[in-house]
Amino acid sequence: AGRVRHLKWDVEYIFWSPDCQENVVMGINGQFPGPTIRAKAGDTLVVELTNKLHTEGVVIHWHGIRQFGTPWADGTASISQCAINPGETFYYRFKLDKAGTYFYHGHYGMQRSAGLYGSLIVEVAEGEKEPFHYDGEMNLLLSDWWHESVHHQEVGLSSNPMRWIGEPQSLLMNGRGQYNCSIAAVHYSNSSSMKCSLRGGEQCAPKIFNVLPNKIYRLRIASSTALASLNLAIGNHKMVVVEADGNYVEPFAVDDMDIYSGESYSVLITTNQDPSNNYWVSVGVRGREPNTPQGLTLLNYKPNSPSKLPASSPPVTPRWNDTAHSKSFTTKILALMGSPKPPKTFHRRITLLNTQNKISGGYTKWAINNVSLTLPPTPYLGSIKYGLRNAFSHVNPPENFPEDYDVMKPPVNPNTTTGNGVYMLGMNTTVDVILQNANALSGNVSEIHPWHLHGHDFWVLGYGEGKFDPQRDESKLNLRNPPLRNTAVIFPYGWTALRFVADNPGVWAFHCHIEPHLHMGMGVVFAEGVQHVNNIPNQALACGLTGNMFKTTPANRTN
Ligand SMILES: O=C1O[C@H]([C@@H](O)CO)C(O)=C1O
Repeated sequence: AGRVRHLKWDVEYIFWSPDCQENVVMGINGQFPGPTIRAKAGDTLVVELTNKLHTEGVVIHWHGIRQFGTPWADGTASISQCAINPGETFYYRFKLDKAGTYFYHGHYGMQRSAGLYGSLIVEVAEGEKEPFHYDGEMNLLLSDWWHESVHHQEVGLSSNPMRWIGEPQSLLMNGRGQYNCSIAAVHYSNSSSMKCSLRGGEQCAPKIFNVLPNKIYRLRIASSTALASLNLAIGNHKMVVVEADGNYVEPFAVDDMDIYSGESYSVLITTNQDPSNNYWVSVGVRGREPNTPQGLTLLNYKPNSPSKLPASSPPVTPRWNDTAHSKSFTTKILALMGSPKPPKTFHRRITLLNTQNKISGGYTKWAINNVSLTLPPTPYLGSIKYGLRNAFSHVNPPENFPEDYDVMKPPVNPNTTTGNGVYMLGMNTTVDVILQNANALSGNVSEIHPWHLHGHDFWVLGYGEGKFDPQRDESKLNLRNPPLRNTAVIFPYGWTALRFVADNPGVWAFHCHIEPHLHMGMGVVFAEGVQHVNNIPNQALACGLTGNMFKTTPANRTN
């Protein structure tokens, strides 16, 4: 049995300069990013979270933690709980059942974009060993940053015509970026920006990775970006990928790797290069036409000075639309031998068409099988458990999309509807999901969407081009060593096939992890075995129709 780790957190807006420009940022205990949690598998985490925001609710999602037996602690507003009101304290209490690299973040409105996130690292249980060796470890939490407030961003996205948020001003590494200067400037001819005049104490000064020569380091990486797909490279060093989303993978070496929002990885780095030099660590934008400078920091070989710049210019990020490069990386990710295998067959297949749409004469939305998700005021966990039928739509959301839909063209009829129906899954059934990408509203545009599932890991059975065709594609799915993950990307004009077992009583979001896309409706809701869920704290449900339920006579109170 593990330890109980008790954390006391206050969430509040703070002045902070993530990229050397001062902004209002969501901080935890006065810092940005939030504190790094380190615990061991088997530990119970108790986070006593006080909302110190003056006029907004808040929740925190523990990304990648499956919440077996505690679905009320998943931290999804309107799904697992009511938003915590200003001044109130909520106790998240849940078990960290699996070692891995995770992170946590806000899951109400666009609070993740506002800076509400941090790292969550679960080491193997006492006495257990990782299936690889390393001498030291480092942590890299990736994010992207806008100067416009999330309120401004939300109003823009919700307006008619929509005002798109555009590309981020900066990429942040461990919450640090440089907006109008570069640490690589001056020394290298291809750099056009000004040299940063950082003295070292600034909030935006890069966090430098200190290493010793001839050692093996584990670099833990997680991406909390609001929008950007990233490519990470370390000058002159190979990275050996060993973990993805808290699951071990068959090790493979790469020079650079793509990381989508919601994903996490561990890579091993051997510091076997010329020890008199330091080396670049760089991240650049992939998948969207970039308008954001590379994020940079240094791998500092001790005892070199950290201000000694590398001998050559920073690694060049692969061209943003080199999708073949992305696919070649992603399809190398396979489960480590001995990992759990998927069931051989499925009970139900749900095909989810991803389209960009219009609603009510001009508002831009994203829709799944032509339904754009809008969350109800009563959390599903309570409304399903207590059978409050007026809390959400009981029309079953569609299992598929019309046969004649052309995924290579903009929608013929772009009009969509909003909805809040739930895919009710049979307890312990095997569910296949085909995520089907399509053309957006403009011709010749199909975007990347990283989809994240709450409460489960899924097996990624395969990726393909065009429209998924069961006759042609089913036999090609990988049932031998598919990776277990909680986030998987759909490539432009492609499909991704997932399989999971609905073995976790609760209500679980499944959505595009791009924050503005979720805001625009790009998600669905799954539920299974909700009647088996017990001990939901009243506070989790003290709003909407479940809130009314608790306002009856004291004798009727449930606990
Ligand atoms: O949702 C989106 O909207 C814009 C664009 O399609 C319209 O401005 C964009 O790039 C998105 O990802």
